Order: sequence, then C-alpha cells, then structure tokens
Amino acid sequence: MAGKLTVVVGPMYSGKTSTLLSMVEIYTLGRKNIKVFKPLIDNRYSTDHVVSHTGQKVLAVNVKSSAEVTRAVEAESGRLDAVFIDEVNFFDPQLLEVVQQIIFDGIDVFCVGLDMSYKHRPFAITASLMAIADEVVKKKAVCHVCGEYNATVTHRTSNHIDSEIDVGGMDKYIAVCRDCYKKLNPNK
Ligand SMILES: Nc1ncnc2c1ncn2[C@@H]1O[C@H](COP(=O)(O)OP(=O)(O)O)[C@@H](O)[C@H]1O
Ligand SMILES: Cc1cn([C@H]2C[C@H](O)[C@@H](COP(=O)(O)O)O2)c(=O)[nH]c1=O
Ligand SMILES: [Zn+2]
Repeated sequence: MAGKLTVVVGPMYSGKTSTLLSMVEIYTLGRKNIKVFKPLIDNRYSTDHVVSHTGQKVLAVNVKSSAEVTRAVEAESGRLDAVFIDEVNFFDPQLLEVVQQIIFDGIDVFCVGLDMSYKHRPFAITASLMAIADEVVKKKAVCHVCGEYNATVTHRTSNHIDSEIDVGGMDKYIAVCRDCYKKLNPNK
C-alpha cells in the first residue's frame, strides 16, 4: 500500500514543529520505524535535532539536499514506516520527486514548513508538496500586534537583508494577521 503524505504549514510560531513532534511521538509509541530530517541551513537551535520554539526536540538527520534524504531512506532497506521532514521551505525543488518516491514505496511522509515568506509570497517547494498531499493542515499563530488568534503571515522586523531566506527567530520575525500585516507593509 502506498504511504500517505501530510503537509503542515503556517506562519512562524503557529505550532508546525510541535505538530511534527506529536506525530513522531505517536509513531514511536506505536513502535514504528521513523527517520526525521532537517535542512543543514537551519542551525538556529541545534544542528542535529529538530527543536520547537518551546524547546522540545527530537534527534534528526541534517541534510544538505533532498538527494541525501533519498540515500538515507534507501539505506534503511524498506524498514521505515514514516519519514518526517522539517523546514521544507529551505529544500531544493527536487524534494517533490523525492517525497513522491517515498510515498509510492509505502512509507508515510510528514512535511512541515512555511507556506509563505515575509513578502507574502508562496515558497514554491511547500506549494508543490501541498498540491500532492493527502492532507494539508494550515496552522495559525496569535497575532503579535492585535493579539487575535488569526495570524497567517510572518512579518520581518529587521530590514538588513532583502533575501527571502534568512534564518532567525523573535529577533527578526513576528507572526501577524493579514490586517496587521497590511498596516506594517502599506505598499501591499
Ligand atoms: N505569536 C505566537 N502565537 C502562537 N504561539 C507562539 C507565538 N509566539 C511564540 N509562540 C510559542 O511557539 C510555540 C510553537 O512553536 P513551534 O511548534 O516551534 O512553531 P513553528 O514550527 O510553527 O514555528 C507555541 O506553542 C508557543 O509557545
Ligand atoms: C518568514 C521567513 C522565515 N524564514 C526563516 C526564519 C526561520 O529560521 C525559519 C522558519 O522557522 P519556523 O520553524 O517556522 O519558526 O525560516 C526565512 O528564511 N524567510 C522568511 O521569509
Ligand atoms: Zn493582527
């Protein structure tokens, strides 16, 4: 039987990584064989763990590219039940084919990542994964400005760099609702 693809998206602080950690716990309690991956660029809290903003963590394989995910999964020779991938927004476009192959090989895949950059633009790899997913979960955060539980966007508070990729936390980013995002970005 083919595996199932679940994609969990949302702004920063919306509980994406916490959701991944809960699913890891469920699979682990069920004595399933799993592997967790994270991209090399994400060195914010740890290089060899996926860590949530609340400090909860799980051991993870740090990969430079999606090809390394394939190699690590193949090395398990069919023993895996599920694969978890954090921060898919940082991965190369080939992650789509890699994930597709893993689910066709009968392994469940959980992908977690930002759907949009601070520019309110989709991260292409997350959008492609959402398109082929069996289930998409869109999470919300509490708006840092108005305090409502309706934040769907991330606002970058520092403007020292224009690149859409810039690893960071509260020092650089807040979660906001669309109304507050518009007030903070009047050109939108
Ligand atoms: N504005 C916010 N809205 C919701 N949770 C927040 C906010 N700021 C900080 N947090 C904390 O972040 C936690 C979620 O962290 P995490 O699962 O790592 O989120 P994500 O992976 O989506 O960035 C929440 O449980 C809460 O403790
Ligand atoms: C919005 C946005 C975020 N990032 C970076 C900042 C963090 O390192 C991660 C997101 O982490 P989280 O687990 O969702 O909290 O992505 C970025 O590089 N570009 C952006 O536009
Ligand atoms: Zn708001």
